[in-house]
Amino acid sequence: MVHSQYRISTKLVEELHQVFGGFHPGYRDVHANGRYYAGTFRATPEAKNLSRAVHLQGDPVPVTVRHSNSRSGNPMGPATTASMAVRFYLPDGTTTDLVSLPISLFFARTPEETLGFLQAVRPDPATGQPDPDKVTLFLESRPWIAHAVQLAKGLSATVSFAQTAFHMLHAFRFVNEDGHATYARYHWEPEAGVAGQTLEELQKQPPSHLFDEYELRLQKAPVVFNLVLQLAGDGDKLDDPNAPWPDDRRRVHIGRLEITRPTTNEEIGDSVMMHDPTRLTDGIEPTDDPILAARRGIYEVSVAYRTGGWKGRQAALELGGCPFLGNAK
Ligand code: HEM
Repeated sequence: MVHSQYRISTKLVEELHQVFGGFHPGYRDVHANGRYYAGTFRATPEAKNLSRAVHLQGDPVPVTVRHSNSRSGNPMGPATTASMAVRFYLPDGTTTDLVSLPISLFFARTPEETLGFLQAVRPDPATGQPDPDKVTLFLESRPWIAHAVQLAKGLSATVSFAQTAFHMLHAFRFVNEDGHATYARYHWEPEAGVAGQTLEELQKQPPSHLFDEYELRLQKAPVVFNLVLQLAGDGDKLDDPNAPWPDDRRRVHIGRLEITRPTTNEEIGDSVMMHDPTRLTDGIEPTDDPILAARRGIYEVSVAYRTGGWKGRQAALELGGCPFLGNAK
């Protein structure tokens, strides 16, 4: 089981290198260009009705945020989108992470399907672009992926990280002090409201523009995001980040995040900062979502690559394979 999970993780990470034009040592395989910020999270009184998690009881909790400005693994590439990874520093010295994107549904239902999707959109070496026939054929036989791709294409490009809504996509099980469980999906809603622009407009600016704009804002006032839980209703799929839930599901405001200033890996004291959506704390549990379950392994492989561990893998492959890596190609 562990073997097969790591085999698919390695294949996914290496396919991302193909899709995004190679591996860039030292950088994440996706969302490579990022900066860190610091702030404070405070839960609303409603939060503790849903979960006994320590950071949802109302006391202020320090957080760090990593925003990135593109989906690619090329840290020098143009800005294309936005992401937001938040780490909460809990009173007992542990941490828990929320990792989010502007898309409202993930592209696939399983890691295997994600690999198939990445293989279908991998650029053709002759043209540098995905083969449109291959993409069409793939999407025609998988309308649920085509739907998520359509939704993602309909999203405007980012104007500001502070004016982007971010979604965690997976459902989690929230358990309160009485043991009562509620299934829900998280969303970060920007207090400044949501705004967008065309990709051409975004790319007229220098690649560092979204970070520079954010840091100018922070000099004037904190950037605020509200944390909202969308509660699952009857029949909503709990194990599928590709499955839409009806828009009218009840939403509960469970907290307010105030981001106040830039920070660095050095100040945080963690040079790796692997954000892991399954690093949870008592009162919040994972669902049986296979993408959620795979993410720790995928991110560990990415960390091995970006911190130099890939050299061991290359050496093992040159020697004819290694049992732990399962000869993944
Ligand atoms: C099978 C599906 C997925 C694959 C193959 C994948 C792959 C990756 C990889 C390789 C990284 C770099 C990790 C690191 O080096 O620290 C990463 C980061 C990230 N992923 Fe995923 N991911 C998947 C699903 C998701 C989903 C469902 C979301 C949205 C909720 C997401 C959001 C992010 C974000 C925001 C980051 C940047 C984290 C940071 O700033 O530290 N990913 N992903």
